[in-house]
Amino acid sequence: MSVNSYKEDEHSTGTSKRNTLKRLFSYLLFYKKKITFVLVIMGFCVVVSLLNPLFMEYAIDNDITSGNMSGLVRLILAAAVLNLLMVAGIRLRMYLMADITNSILVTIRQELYTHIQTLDFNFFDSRPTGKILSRIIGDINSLKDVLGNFVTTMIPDLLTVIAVAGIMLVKNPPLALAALCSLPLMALGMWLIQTISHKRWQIFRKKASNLNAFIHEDISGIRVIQSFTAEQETAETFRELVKEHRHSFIRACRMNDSLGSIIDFSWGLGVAAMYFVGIRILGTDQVSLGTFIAFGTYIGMFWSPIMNLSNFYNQIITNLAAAERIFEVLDTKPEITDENDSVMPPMKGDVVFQNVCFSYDNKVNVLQNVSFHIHPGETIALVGPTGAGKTTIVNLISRFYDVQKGAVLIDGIDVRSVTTLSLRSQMGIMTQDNFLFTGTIRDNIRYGRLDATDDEIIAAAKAVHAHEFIMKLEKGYDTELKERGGGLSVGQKQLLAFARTMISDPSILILDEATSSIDTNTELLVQEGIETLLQGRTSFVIAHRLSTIQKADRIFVIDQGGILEEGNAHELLEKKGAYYRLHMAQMALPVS
Ligand SMILES: Nc1ncnc2c1ncn2[C@@H]1O[C@H](COP(=O)(O)OP(=O)(O)OP(=O)(O)O)[C@@H](O)[C@H]1O
Repeated sequence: MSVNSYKEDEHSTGTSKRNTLKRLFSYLLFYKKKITFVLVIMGFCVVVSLLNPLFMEYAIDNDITSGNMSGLVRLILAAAVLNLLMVAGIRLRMYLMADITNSILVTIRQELYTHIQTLDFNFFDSRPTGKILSRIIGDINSLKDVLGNFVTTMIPDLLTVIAVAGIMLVKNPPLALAALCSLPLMALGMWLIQTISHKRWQIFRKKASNLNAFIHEDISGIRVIQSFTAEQETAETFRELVKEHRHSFIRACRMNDSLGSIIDFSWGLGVAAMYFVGIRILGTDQVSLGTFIAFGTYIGMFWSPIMNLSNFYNQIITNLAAAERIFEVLDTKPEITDENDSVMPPMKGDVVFQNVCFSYDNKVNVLQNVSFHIHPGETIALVGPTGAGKTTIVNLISRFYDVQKGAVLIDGIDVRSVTTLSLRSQMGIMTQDNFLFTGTIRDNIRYGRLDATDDEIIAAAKAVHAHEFIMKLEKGYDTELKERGGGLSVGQKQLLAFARTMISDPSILILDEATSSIDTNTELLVQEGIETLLQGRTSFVIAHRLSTIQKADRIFVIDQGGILEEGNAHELLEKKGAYYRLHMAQMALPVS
Protein backbone atom coordinates (compact mmCIF):
# COMPACT_ATOMS: atom_id res chain seq x y z
CA MET A 1 0.00 0.00 0.00
CA SER A 2 2.94 2.24 0.49
CA VAL A 3 3.88 4.83 -2.03
CA ASN A 4 6.56 7.24 -1.12
CA SER A 5 5.70 9.93 -3.62
CA TYR A 6 2.89 12.24 -4.63
CA LYS A 7 3.50 11.08 -8.19
CA GLU A 8 2.12 7.63 -7.57
CA ASP A 9 -1.26 6.48 -6.32
CA GLU A 10 -1.48 4.39 -3.18
CA HIS A 11 -2.62 0.80 -3.69
CA SER A 12 -5.99 -0.24 -2.36
CA THR A 13 -6.33 -3.34 -0.25
CA GLY A 14 -9.06 -5.71 -1.29
CA THR A 15 -11.17 -5.45 1.87
CA SER A 16 -14.80 -6.43 1.34
CA LYS A 17 -17.17 -3.48 1.17
CA ARG A 18 -19.57 -5.18 3.52
CA ASN A 19 -16.90 -5.65 6.20
CA THR A 20 -15.81 -2.03 5.89
CA LEU A 21 -19.38 -0.82 6.33
CA LYS A 22 -20.04 -3.19 9.22
CA ARG A 23 -16.92 -1.92 10.94
CA LEU A 24 -17.80 1.71 10.31
CA PHE A 25 -21.36 1.43 11.55
CA SER A 26 -20.27 -0.58 14.58
CA TYR A 27 -19.08 2.73 16.06
CA LEU A 28 -22.74 3.69 16.35
CA LEU A 29 -23.24 0.87 18.86
CA PHE A 30 -21.32 2.88 21.46
CA TYR A 31 -24.26 5.30 21.48
CA LYS A 32 -27.04 2.72 21.67
CA LYS A 33 -29.17 4.65 24.17
CA LYS A 34 -29.03 7.96 22.36
CA ILE A 35 -29.63 6.28 19.00
CA THR A 36 -32.62 4.36 20.37
CA PHE A 37 -34.04 7.68 21.53
CA VAL A 38 -33.43 9.19 18.09
CA LEU A 39 -35.13 6.20 16.48
CA VAL A 40 -38.15 6.55 18.76
CA ILE A 41 -38.45 10.21 17.74
CA MET A 42 -38.05 9.28 14.11
CA GLY A 43 -40.57 6.44 14.45
CA PHE A 44 -43.06 8.99 15.75
CA CYS A 45 -42.30 11.33 12.82
CA VAL A 46 -42.73 8.50 10.31
CA VAL A 47 -46.08 7.50 11.83
CA VAL A 48 -47.32 11.10 11.66
CA SER A 49 -46.26 11.44 8.04
CA LEU A 50 -47.96 8.12 7.21
CA LEU A 51 -51.15 9.26 8.90
CA ASN A 52 -51.36 12.50 6.93
CA PRO A 53 -52.67 10.91 3.68
CA LEU A 54 -55.16 8.87 5.72
CA PHE A 55 -56.38 12.09 7.38
CA MET A 56 -56.78 13.53 3.91
CA GLU A 57 -58.63 10.48 2.57
CA TYR A 58 -60.95 10.47 5.57
CA ALA A 59 -61.60 14.21 5.29
CA ILE A 60 -62.44 13.99 1.56
CA ASP A 61 -64.44 10.76 1.58
CA ASN A 62 -66.32 11.46 4.84
CA ASP A 63 -66.26 14.95 6.38
CA ILE A 64 -66.14 17.06 3.19
CA THR A 65 -68.53 14.84 1.17
CA SER A 66 -71.08 14.76 4.02
CA GLY A 67 -70.51 18.43 5.06
CA ASN A 68 -69.42 17.50 8.62
CA MET A 69 -67.56 20.76 9.33
CA SER A 70 -67.03 20.23 13.08
CA GLY A 71 -65.55 16.77 12.35
CA LEU A 72 -63.31 18.37 9.73
CA VAL A 73 -62.07 21.02 12.21
CA ARG A 74 -61.35 18.35 14.84
CA LEU A 75 -59.43 16.35 12.26
CA ILE A 76 -57.43 19.42 11.16
CA LEU A 77 -56.61 20.31 14.79
CA ALA A 78 -55.45 16.78 15.60
CA ALA A 79 -53.31 16.74 12.44
CA ALA A 80 -51.85 20.19 13.25
CA VAL A 81 -50.82 19.15 16.79
CA LEU A 82 -49.25 15.92 15.56
CA ASN A 83 -47.39 17.76 12.78
CA LEU A 84 -46.08 20.42 15.19
CA LEU A 85 -44.76 17.67 17.46
CA MET A 86 -43.18 16.09 14.38
CA VAL A 87 -41.33 19.34 13.55
CA ALA A 88 -40.01 19.58 17.14
CA GLY A 89 -38.97 15.91 16.94
CA ILE A 90 -37.04 16.54 13.71
CA ARG A 91 -35.08 19.40 15.31
CA LEU A 92 -34.23 17.35 18.39
CA ARG A 93 -33.14 14.45 16.20
CA MET A 94 -30.83 16.70 14.20
CA TYR A 95 -29.18 18.01 17.35
CA LEU A 96 -28.70 14.52 18.84
CA MET A 97 -27.30 13.06 15.65
CA ALA A 98 -24.82 15.91 15.20
CA ASP A 99 -23.63 15.21 18.73
CA ILE A 100 -23.29 11.45 18.11
CA THR A 101 -21.53 11.69 14.74
CA ASN A 102 -19.07 14.30 15.98
CA SER A 103 -18.22 12.13 18.98
CA ILE A 104 -17.62 9.16 16.67
CA LEU A 105 -15.33 11.23 14.44
CA VAL A 106 -13.35 12.28 17.51
CA THR A 107 -13.06 8.61 18.54
CA ILE A 108 -11.89 7.47 15.09
CA ARG A 109 -9.44 10.36 14.79
CA GLN A 110 -8.08 9.61 18.27
CA GLU A 111 -7.73 5.90 17.43
CA LEU A 112 -5.96 6.68 14.18
CA TYR A 113 -3.63 9.22 15.76
CA THR A 114 -2.75 6.93 18.68
CA HIS A 115 -2.17 4.03 16.32
CA ILE A 116 0.04 6.07 13.99
CA GLN A 117 2.18 7.00 17.01
CA THR A 118 2.90 3.31 17.56
CA LEU A 119 4.01 2.68 13.98
CA ASP A 120 7.70 2.40 13.27
CA PHE A 121 10.11 4.15 10.93
CA ASN A 122 9.23 1.76 8.12
CA PHE A 123 5.70 3.15 7.95
CA PHE A 124 6.87 6.75 7.83
CA ASP A 125 9.74 5.95 5.46
CA SER A 126 7.23 4.55 3.02
CA ARG A 127 4.80 7.45 2.68
CA PRO A 128 4.86 11.23 2.61
CA THR A 129 3.47 13.14 5.59
CA GLY A 130 0.84 14.74 3.36
CA LYS A 131 -0.67 11.34 2.60
CA ILE A 132 -0.87 10.53 6.31
CA LEU A 133 -2.49 13.91 7.01
CA SER A 134 -4.95 13.26 4.24
CA ARG A 135 -6.21 10.19 6.10
CA ILE A 136 -6.32 11.76 9.55
CA ILE A 137 -8.16 14.88 8.40
CA GLY A 138 -9.80 14.58 4.99
CA ASP A 139 -10.86 10.96 5.02
CA ILE A 140 -12.24 11.08 8.54
CA ASN A 141 -14.24 14.27 7.89
CA SER A 142 -15.94 12.66 4.96
CA LEU A 143 -17.39 9.93 7.19
CA LYS A 144 -19.50 12.39 9.17
CA ASP A 145 -22.50 12.46 6.86
CA VAL A 146 -22.41 8.72 6.23
CA LEU A 147 -22.62 7.96 9.93
CA GLY A 148 -25.34 10.56 10.56
CA ASN A 149 -27.43 9.60 7.59
CA PHE A 150 -27.27 5.91 8.48
CA VAL A 151 -29.47 6.70 11.46
CA THR A 152 -31.46 9.64 10.10
CA THR A 153 -31.98 8.41 6.54
CA MET A 154 -31.22 4.77 6.17
CA ILE A 155 -33.28 3.42 9.09
CA PRO A 156 -36.36 5.72 9.00
CA ASP A 157 -36.56 5.92 5.22
CA LEU A 158 -36.26 2.18 4.88
CA LEU A 159 -39.02 1.79 7.47
CA THR A 160 -41.14 4.37 5.66
CA VAL A 161 -40.69 2.58 2.35
CA ILE A 162 -41.69 -0.76 3.89
CA ALA A 163 -44.62 0.77 5.78
CA VAL A 164 -45.91 2.70 2.73
CA ALA A 165 -45.60 -0.39 0.53
CA GLY A 166 -47.47 -2.37 3.22
CA ILE A 167 -50.28 0.21 3.51
CA MET A 168 -50.67 0.40 -0.28
CA LEU A 169 -50.75 -3.40 -0.60
CA VAL A 170 -53.40 -3.68 2.10
CA LYS A 171 -55.52 -0.86 0.73
CA ASN A 172 -55.45 -1.87 -2.94
CA PRO A 173 -53.07 -4.65 -4.08
CA PRO A 174 -53.38 -4.15 -7.88
CA LEU A 175 -52.78 -0.40 -7.59
CA ALA A 176 -49.87 -1.02 -5.22
CA LEU A 177 -48.21 -3.56 -7.52
CA ALA A 178 -48.58 -1.18 -10.45
CA ALA A 179 -46.99 1.65 -8.45
CA LEU A 180 -44.05 -0.54 -7.47
CA CYS A 181 -43.54 -2.30 -10.82
CA SER A 182 -40.41 -0.33 -11.67
CA LEU A 183 -38.48 -1.42 -8.55
CA PRO A 184 -36.44 -4.19 -10.27
CA LEU A 185 -35.32 -1.70 -12.91
CA MET A 186 -34.10 0.63 -10.19
CA ALA A 187 -32.28 -2.16 -8.33
CA LEU A 188 -30.43 -3.16 -11.50
CA GLY A 189 -29.39 0.44 -12.13
CA MET A 190 -28.12 0.84 -8.57
CA TRP A 191 -26.05 -2.32 -8.75
CA LEU A 192 -24.44 -1.30 -12.03
CA ILE A 193 -23.62 2.16 -10.77
CA GLN A 194 -22.10 1.11 -7.48
CA THR A 195 -19.79 -1.36 -9.23
CA ILE A 196 -18.29 1.33 -11.47
CA SER A 197 -18.59 4.21 -9.07
CA HIS A 198 -16.74 2.65 -6.13
CA LYS A 199 -13.58 2.28 -8.21
CA ARG A 200 -13.84 5.86 -9.38
CA TRP A 201 -14.19 7.18 -5.85
CA GLN A 202 -11.16 5.14 -4.79
CA ILE A 203 -9.20 6.85 -7.55
CA PHE A 204 -10.48 10.25 -6.46
CA ARG A 205 -9.32 9.66 -2.84
CA LYS A 206 -5.86 8.68 -4.07
CA LYS A 207 -5.62 11.78 -6.25
CA ALA A 208 -6.68 13.94 -3.29
CA SER A 209 -4.00 12.22 -1.21
CA ASN A 210 -1.35 12.91 -3.89
CA LEU A 211 -2.32 16.57 -4.01
CA ASN A 212 -2.13 16.79 -0.23
CA ALA A 213 1.29 15.14 -0.19
CA PHE A 214 2.57 17.55 -2.82
CA ILE A 215 1.26 20.66 -1.05
CA HIS A 216 2.76 19.48 2.23
CA GLU A 217 6.12 18.77 0.65
CA ASP A 218 6.04 22.01 -1.32
CA ILE A 219 5.29 24.19 1.69
CA SER A 220 7.82 22.37 3.90
CA GLY A 221 10.48 22.89 1.25
CA ILE A 222 9.47 26.41 0.22
CA ARG A 223 12.88 27.86 1.14
CA VAL A 224 14.67 25.44 -1.16
CA ILE A 225 12.12 26.04 -3.91
CA GLN A 226 12.59 29.80 -3.69
CA SER A 227 16.36 29.64 -3.49
CA PHE A 228 16.48 27.44 -6.59
CA THR A 229 13.81 29.64 -8.23
CA ALA A 230 11.82 26.49 -8.95
CA GLU A 231 8.44 28.17 -8.40
CA GLN A 232 7.36 27.78 -12.00
CA GLU A 233 8.15 24.08 -12.06
CA THR A 234 6.32 23.39 -8.81
CA ALA A 235 3.36 25.48 -10.00
CA GLU A 236 3.26 23.28 -13.10
CA THR A 237 3.25 20.10 -10.98
CA PHE A 238 0.54 21.60 -8.80
CA ARG A 239 -1.59 22.41 -11.85
CA GLU A 240 -1.12 18.86 -13.10
CA LEU A 241 -2.14 17.32 -9.78
CA VAL A 242 -5.15 19.63 -9.45
CA LYS A 243 -6.18 18.63 -12.97
CA GLU A 244 -5.99 14.93 -12.11
CA HIS A 245 -7.87 15.55 -8.87
CA ARG A 246 -10.64 17.48 -10.65
CA HIS A 247 -10.86 15.00 -13.48
CA SER A 248 -11.18 12.04 -11.10
CA PHE A 249 -13.87 13.92 -9.15
CA ILE A 250 -15.91 14.70 -12.25
CA ARG A 251 -15.64 11.11 -13.47
CA ALA A 252 -16.82 9.81 -10.10
CA CYS A 253 -19.67 12.33 -9.80
CA ARG A 254 -20.91 11.58 -13.28
CA MET A 255 -21.72 8.03 -12.21
CA ASN A 256 -23.42 9.19 -9.03
CA ASP A 257 -25.56 11.67 -10.93
CA SER A 258 -26.98 8.95 -13.13
CA LEU A 259 -28.48 7.28 -10.07
CA GLY A 260 -30.88 10.22 -9.55
CA SER A 261 -32.07 9.94 -13.15
CA ILE A 262 -32.74 6.20 -12.78
CA ILE A 263 -34.84 6.81 -9.65
CA ASP A 264 -36.73 9.67 -11.35
CA PHE A 265 -37.47 7.45 -14.30
CA SER A 266 -38.60 4.53 -12.10
CA TRP A 267 -40.75 6.92 -10.04
CA GLY A 268 -42.43 8.33 -13.15
CA LEU A 269 -43.00 4.83 -14.50
CA GLY A 270 -44.60 3.78 -11.19
CA VAL A 271 -46.97 6.79 -11.18
CA ALA A 272 -47.98 6.22 -14.81
CA ALA A 273 -48.53 2.51 -14.18
CA MET A 274 -50.66 3.25 -11.09
CA TYR A 275 -52.96 5.67 -12.95
CA PHE A 276 -53.14 3.36 -15.94
CA VAL A 277 -54.16 0.37 -13.78
CA GLY A 278 -56.51 2.52 -11.62
CA ILE A 279 -58.31 4.25 -14.51
CA ARG A 280 -58.11 1.83 -17.45
CA ILE A 281 -58.07 -1.60 -15.80
CA LEU A 282 -59.87 -1.24 -12.46
CA GLY A 283 -62.05 1.69 -13.52
CA THR A 284 -62.97 4.84 -11.58
CA ASP A 285 -66.03 3.16 -10.09
CA GLN A 286 -63.71 0.70 -8.26
CA VAL A 287 -61.33 3.32 -6.88
CA SER A 288 -62.65 6.30 -4.89
CA LEU A 289 -61.34 9.86 -5.37
CA GLY A 290 -59.94 9.78 -1.79
CA THR A 291 -58.08 6.52 -2.52
CA PHE A 292 -56.60 8.01 -5.72
CA ILE A 293 -55.45 11.13 -3.83
CA ALA A 294 -54.09 9.03 -0.93
CA PHE A 295 -52.26 6.74 -3.39
CA GLY A 296 -50.89 9.78 -5.18
CA THR A 297 -49.46 10.95 -1.86
CA TYR A 298 -48.26 7.47 -0.87
CA ILE A 299 -46.47 6.96 -4.13
CA GLY A 300 -44.60 10.20 -3.44
CA MET A 301 -43.95 8.98 0.10
CA PHE A 302 -42.60 5.75 -1.33
CA TRP A 303 -40.31 7.17 -3.97
CA SER A 304 -39.08 10.21 -2.12
CA PRO A 305 -37.41 8.14 0.67
CA ILE A 306 -36.06 5.91 -2.09
CA MET A 307 -34.54 9.04 -3.58
CA ASN A 308 -33.07 9.81 -0.12
CA LEU A 309 -31.86 6.24 0.19
CA SER A 310 -30.23 6.48 -3.20
CA ASN A 311 -28.49 9.69 -2.13
CA PHE A 312 -27.34 7.89 0.98
CA TYR A 313 -26.22 5.01 -1.17
CA ASN A 314 -24.29 7.48 -3.29
CA GLN A 315 -22.75 8.88 -0.15
CA ILE A 316 -21.68 5.40 0.92
CA ILE A 317 -20.12 4.72 -2.46
CA THR A 318 -18.41 8.12 -2.34
CA ASN A 319 -17.02 7.69 1.13
CA LEU A 320 -16.46 3.96 1.37
CA ALA A 321 -12.99 4.53 -0.06
CA ALA A 322 -12.27 6.96 2.78
CA ALA A 323 -13.36 4.42 5.39
CA GLU A 324 -11.22 1.74 3.71
CA ARG A 325 -8.17 4.03 3.84
CA ILE A 326 -8.69 4.73 7.55
CA PHE A 327 -9.14 1.08 8.50
CA GLU A 328 -6.15 0.14 6.39
CA VAL A 329 -3.92 2.33 8.56
CA LEU A 330 -5.60 1.08 11.74
CA ASP A 331 -4.88 -2.48 10.61
CA THR A 332 -1.23 -1.77 9.84
CA LYS A 333 0.74 -3.70 12.41
CA PRO A 334 3.90 -2.04 13.66
CA GLU A 335 6.94 -4.10 12.72
CA ILE A 336 8.67 -3.22 15.96
CA THR A 337 6.47 -4.59 18.70
CA ASP A 338 7.00 -5.50 22.33
CA GLU A 339 7.23 -9.26 22.65
CA ASN A 340 6.33 -9.06 26.32
CA ASP A 341 6.10 -6.57 29.17
CA SER A 342 9.69 -7.06 30.34
CA VAL A 343 11.24 -3.78 31.29
CA MET A 344 14.85 -2.85 30.67
CA PRO A 345 16.50 -2.48 34.09
CA PRO A 346 18.47 0.73 34.72
CA MET A 347 21.18 0.62 32.07
CA LYS A 348 24.89 0.49 32.70
CA GLY A 349 25.61 1.07 29.02
CA ASP A 350 27.32 -2.14 27.89
CA VAL A 351 26.50 -2.51 24.17
CA VAL A 352 27.21 -5.61 22.09
CA PHE A 353 26.59 -6.26 18.39
CA GLN A 354 26.64 -10.02 17.72
CA ASN A 355 27.10 -10.86 14.03
CA VAL A 356 24.50 -8.29 13.01
CA CYS A 357 23.15 -8.35 9.47
CA PHE A 358 20.69 -5.69 8.39
CA SER A 359 18.92 -4.64 5.22
CA TYR A 360 16.17 -2.03 4.75
CA ASP A 361 14.67 -3.74 1.75
CA ASN A 362 15.65 -7.36 2.32
CA LYS A 363 17.78 -7.09 -0.82
CA VAL A 364 20.88 -5.04 -0.17
CA ASN A 365 22.69 -5.72 3.11
CA VAL A 366 23.67 -2.41 4.70
CA LEU A 367 25.41 -4.22 7.58
CA GLN A 368 27.04 -7.60 7.14
CA ASN A 369 28.08 -9.67 10.18
CA VAL A 370 28.99 -6.69 12.33
CA SER A 371 30.28 -7.47 15.83
CA PHE A 372 31.65 -5.20 18.55
CA HIS A 373 31.59 -4.74 22.29
CA ILE A 374 31.31 -1.31 23.95
CA HIS A 375 32.00 -0.96 27.65
CA PRO A 376 29.94 1.27 29.94
CA GLY A 377 31.04 4.90 29.78
CA GLU A 378 33.00 4.54 26.53
CA THR A 379 32.70 7.17 23.82
CA ILE A 380 32.65 5.64 20.38
CA ALA A 381 32.91 7.71 17.26
CA LEU A 382 31.53 6.38 14.00
CA VAL A 383 33.08 7.82 10.86
CA GLY A 384 33.09 6.79 7.25
CA PRO A 385 31.82 7.74 3.84
CA THR A 386 28.26 8.89 3.36
CA GLY A 387 25.77 6.03 3.13
CA ALA A 388 28.17 3.59 4.84
CA GLY A 389 25.73 2.61 7.60
CA LYS A 390 26.66 4.78 10.62
CA THR A 391 23.11 5.97 11.31
CA THR A 392 21.85 2.46 10.70
CA ILE A 393 24.06 1.15 13.53
CA VAL A 394 22.70 3.65 16.05
CA ASN A 395 19.13 3.09 14.84
CA LEU A 396 19.56 -0.60 15.66
CA ILE A 397 20.79 0.21 19.17
CA SER A 398 17.62 2.21 19.87
CA ARG A 399 15.60 -0.47 18.06
CA PHE A 400 14.04 1.74 15.43
CA TYR A 401 14.58 -1.27 13.19
CA ASP A 402 15.13 -4.95 14.01
CA VAL A 403 18.19 -6.84 12.83
CA GLN A 404 17.63 -9.63 10.30
CA LYS A 405 20.41 -11.80 11.70
CA GLY A 406 22.43 -11.70 14.91
CA ALA A 407 21.52 -9.64 17.96
CA VAL A 408 21.97 -6.28 19.66
CA LEU A 409 22.50 -6.65 23.41
CA ILE A 410 22.50 -3.95 26.05
CA ASP A 411 23.87 -5.04 29.42
CA GLY A 412 23.58 -8.58 28.06
CA ILE A 413 19.85 -8.20 27.26
CA ASP A 414 18.58 -8.54 23.70
CA VAL A 415 16.87 -5.24 22.80
CA ARG A 416 13.99 -7.22 21.29
CA SER A 417 13.15 -8.82 24.63
CA VAL A 418 12.24 -5.61 26.49
CA THR A 419 9.67 -2.90 25.84
CA THR A 420 10.78 -0.15 23.47
CA LEU A 421 9.53 2.40 25.97
CA SER A 422 11.83 1.15 28.73
CA LEU A 423 14.67 0.96 26.22
CA ARG A 424 14.38 4.34 24.53
CA SER A 425 13.50 6.22 27.70
CA GLN A 426 17.04 5.49 28.91
CA MET A 427 18.63 6.76 25.71
CA GLY A 428 19.23 10.25 24.45
CA ILE A 429 19.16 10.60 20.70
CA MET A 430 20.20 13.79 18.98
CA THR A 431 20.20 14.10 15.25
CA GLN A 432 20.99 16.79 12.73
CA ASP A 433 17.31 17.56 12.54
CA ASN A 434 16.75 19.08 15.95
CA PHE A 435 13.01 19.20 15.88
CA LEU A 436 11.64 21.84 18.21
CA PHE A 437 7.95 22.18 18.93
CA THR A 438 5.68 25.20 19.14
CA GLY A 439 5.77 26.42 22.74
CA THR A 440 8.22 28.19 25.02
CA ILE A 441 11.95 27.48 25.22
CA ARG A 442 11.32 26.18 28.72
CA ASP A 443 8.70 23.70 27.45
CA ASN A 444 11.04 22.53 24.71
CA ILE A 445 13.86 21.78 27.14
CA ARG A 446 11.42 20.13 29.55
CA TYR A 447 10.40 17.79 26.73
CA GLY A 448 13.52 15.78 27.70
CA ARG A 449 12.07 15.06 31.15
CA LEU A 450 8.55 16.20 31.81
CA ASP A 451 8.96 16.48 35.60
CA ALA A 452 12.10 18.64 35.44
CA THR A 453 12.02 21.75 37.66
CA ASP A 454 12.77 25.25 36.35
CA ASP A 455 16.13 25.19 38.15
CA GLU A 456 17.06 21.90 36.46
CA ILE A 457 16.10 23.37 33.09
CA ILE A 458 18.37 26.37 33.66
CA ALA A 459 21.21 24.12 34.90
CA ALA A 460 20.92 21.96 31.77
CA ALA A 461 20.94 25.03 29.53
CA LYS A 462 23.99 26.40 31.36
CA ALA A 463 25.84 23.09 31.01
CA VAL A 464 25.58 23.20 27.22
CA HIS A 465 26.08 27.01 27.02
CA ALA A 466 22.56 27.65 25.77
CA HIS A 467 21.74 29.85 28.78
CA GLU A 468 23.71 32.83 27.43
CA PHE A 469 21.77 33.21 24.20
CA ILE A 470 18.43 32.39 25.89
CA MET A 471 18.94 35.24 28.37
CA LYS A 472 19.59 37.63 25.50
CA LEU A 473 16.09 36.96 24.14
CA GLU A 474 13.45 39.44 25.29
CA LYS A 475 11.40 36.87 27.19
CA GLY A 476 14.24 34.50 28.07
CA TYR A 477 13.03 31.00 28.84
CA ASP A 478 9.44 32.10 28.18
CA THR A 479 10.16 33.00 24.56
CA GLU A 480 7.56 31.37 22.37
CA LEU A 481 9.06 29.34 19.52
CA LYS A 482 7.40 29.10 16.16
CA GLU A 483 6.88 25.80 14.34
CA ARG A 484 10.14 23.78 14.14
CA GLY A 485 11.92 26.49 16.12
CA GLY A 486 11.50 29.11 13.39
CA GLY A 487 13.02 32.41 14.54
CA LEU A 488 16.16 30.78 15.99
CA SER A 489 19.43 30.19 14.19
CA VAL A 490 20.39 26.58 13.36
CA GLY A 491 23.15 26.68 15.99
CA GLN A 492 20.76 28.02 18.64
CA LYS A 493 18.33 25.24 17.83
CA GLN A 494 21.10 22.72 18.34
CA LEU A 495 22.06 24.21 21.69
CA LEU A 496 18.44 23.88 22.82
CA ALA A 497 18.38 20.29 21.62
CA PHE A 498 21.56 19.67 23.66
CA ALA A 499 19.87 21.08 26.75
CA ARG A 500 16.81 18.91 26.08
CA THR A 501 18.99 15.79 25.90
CA MET A 502 21.05 16.89 28.89
CA ILE A 503 17.99 17.08 31.10
CA SER A 504 16.83 13.61 30.11
CA ASP A 505 20.07 12.27 31.63
CA PRO A 506 20.32 9.22 29.36
CA SER A 507 22.50 6.16 30.04
CA ILE A 508 23.30 5.81 26.36
CA LEU A 509 23.78 8.90 24.29
CA ILE A 510 23.63 9.03 20.51
CA LEU A 511 24.80 12.13 18.69
CA ASP A 512 24.17 11.68 14.98
CA GLU A 513 25.83 14.62 13.22
CA ALA A 514 24.50 16.65 16.11
CA THR A 515 27.14 19.34 15.85
CA SER A 516 27.23 19.56 12.07
CA SER A 517 25.35 22.87 11.92
CA ILE A 518 27.33 24.59 14.63
CA ASP A 519 30.03 26.92 13.40
CA THR A 520 33.56 26.40 14.64
CA ASN A 521 33.32 29.20 17.26
CA THR A 522 30.07 27.94 18.68
CA GLU A 523 31.45 24.41 18.54
CA LEU A 524 34.30 25.41 20.82
CA LEU A 525 31.68 26.84 23.15
CA VAL A 526 29.55 23.70 23.22
CA GLN A 527 32.50 21.33 23.22
CA GLU A 528 32.77 21.76 26.97
CA GLY A 529 29.00 21.19 27.24
CA ILE A 530 29.21 18.08 25.09
CA GLU A 531 32.01 16.74 27.24
CA THR A 532 29.83 17.24 30.32
CA LEU A 533 27.04 15.48 28.40
CA LEU A 534 29.25 12.53 27.50
CA GLN A 535 30.61 12.02 31.01
CA GLY A 536 29.56 8.83 32.76
CA ARG A 537 27.53 7.44 29.84
CA THR A 538 28.12 5.26 26.85
CA SER A 539 28.08 7.52 23.83
CA PHE A 540 27.99 7.07 20.09
CA VAL A 541 29.06 10.10 18.15
CA ILE A 542 28.64 10.21 14.39
CA ALA A 543 30.58 13.05 12.85
CA HIS A 544 31.90 13.92 9.46
CA ARG A 545 34.06 16.65 10.96
CA LEU A 546 36.89 14.58 12.43
CA SER A 547 38.03 17.47 14.68
CA THR A 548 34.97 16.85 16.87
CA ILE A 549 35.85 13.25 17.74
CA GLN A 550 39.50 13.45 18.62
CA LYS A 551 38.86 12.60 22.25
CA ALA A 552 36.72 9.51 21.53
CA ASP A 553 37.90 6.35 23.30
CA ARG A 554 37.54 4.41 20.08
CA ILE A 555 36.82 5.37 16.51
CA PHE A 556 35.10 2.92 14.17
CA VAL A 557 35.59 3.52 10.49
CA ILE A 558 32.45 2.15 8.88
CA ASP A 559 32.50 1.08 5.27
CA GLN A 560 31.58 -1.85 3.03
CA GLY A 561 28.92 -3.14 5.45
CA GLY A 562 31.11 -3.32 8.53
CA ILE A 563 33.92 -1.92 10.67
CA LEU A 564 36.90 -1.33 8.46
CA GLU A 565 39.21 0.03 11.16
CA GLU A 566 39.08 0.54 14.88
CA GLY A 567 41.25 2.40 17.40
CA ASN A 568 41.77 5.84 18.93
CA ALA A 569 42.60 8.83 16.75
CA HIS A 570 46.31 8.50 17.38
CA GLU A 571 46.44 4.75 16.61
CA LEU A 572 44.42 5.16 13.44
CA LEU A 573 46.60 7.96 12.14
CA GLU A 574 49.66 5.80 12.78
CA LYS A 575 48.03 2.97 10.88
CA LYS A 576 47.82 5.12 7.75
CA GLY A 577 44.66 3.36 6.54
CA ALA A 578 41.12 4.54 5.78
CA TYR A 579 40.96 6.92 8.75
CA TYR A 580 44.28 8.45 7.84
CA ARG A 581 43.04 9.08 4.29
CA LEU A 582 39.83 10.67 5.59
CA HIS A 583 41.88 12.84 7.91
CA MET A 584 44.25 13.95 5.18
CA ALA A 585 41.36 14.66 2.82
CA GLN A 586 39.73 16.91 5.44
CA MET A 587 42.97 18.73 6.08
CA ALA A 588 43.41 18.96 2.31
CA LEU A 589 46.88 17.44 2.71
CA PRO A 590 48.48 15.05 0.23
CA VAL A 591 48.49 11.41 1.38
CA SER A 592 52.08 10.27 1.97
N1 LIG B 1 14.93 4.24 5.52
C1 LIG B 1 15.73 3.69 4.61
N2 LIG B 1 15.22 2.90 3.67
C2 LIG B 1 16.02 2.34 2.72
N3 LIG B 1 17.35 2.51 2.67
C3 LIG B 1 17.92 3.30 3.59
C4 LIG B 1 17.14 3.94 4.60
N4 LIG B 1 17.96 4.66 5.39
C5 LIG B 1 19.21 4.49 4.88
N5 LIG B 1 19.17 3.68 3.82
C6 LIG B 1 20.35 3.23 3.02
O1 LIG B 1 21.20 2.51 3.89
C7 LIG B 1 22.55 2.87 3.67
C8 LIG B 1 23.18 3.34 4.96
O2 LIG B 1 22.53 4.54 5.37
P1 LIG B 1 22.94 5.32 6.68
O3 LIG B 1 21.98 6.42 6.87
O4 LIG B 1 23.12 4.36 7.78
O5 LIG B 1 24.37 5.90 6.23
P2 LIG B 1 25.33 6.89 6.99
O6 LIG B 1 26.66 6.25 7.04
O7 LIG B 1 24.73 7.32 8.28
O8 LIG B 1 25.34 8.09 5.95
P3 LIG B 1 25.52 9.66 6.21
O9 LIG B 1 26.91 9.86 6.66
O10 LIG B 1 25.30 10.23 4.85
O11 LIG B 1 24.48 10.08 7.20
C9 LIG B 1 22.54 3.91 2.56
O12 LIG B 1 22.86 3.29 1.38
C10 LIG B 1 21.13 4.42 2.52
O13 LIG B 1 20.75 4.74 1.22
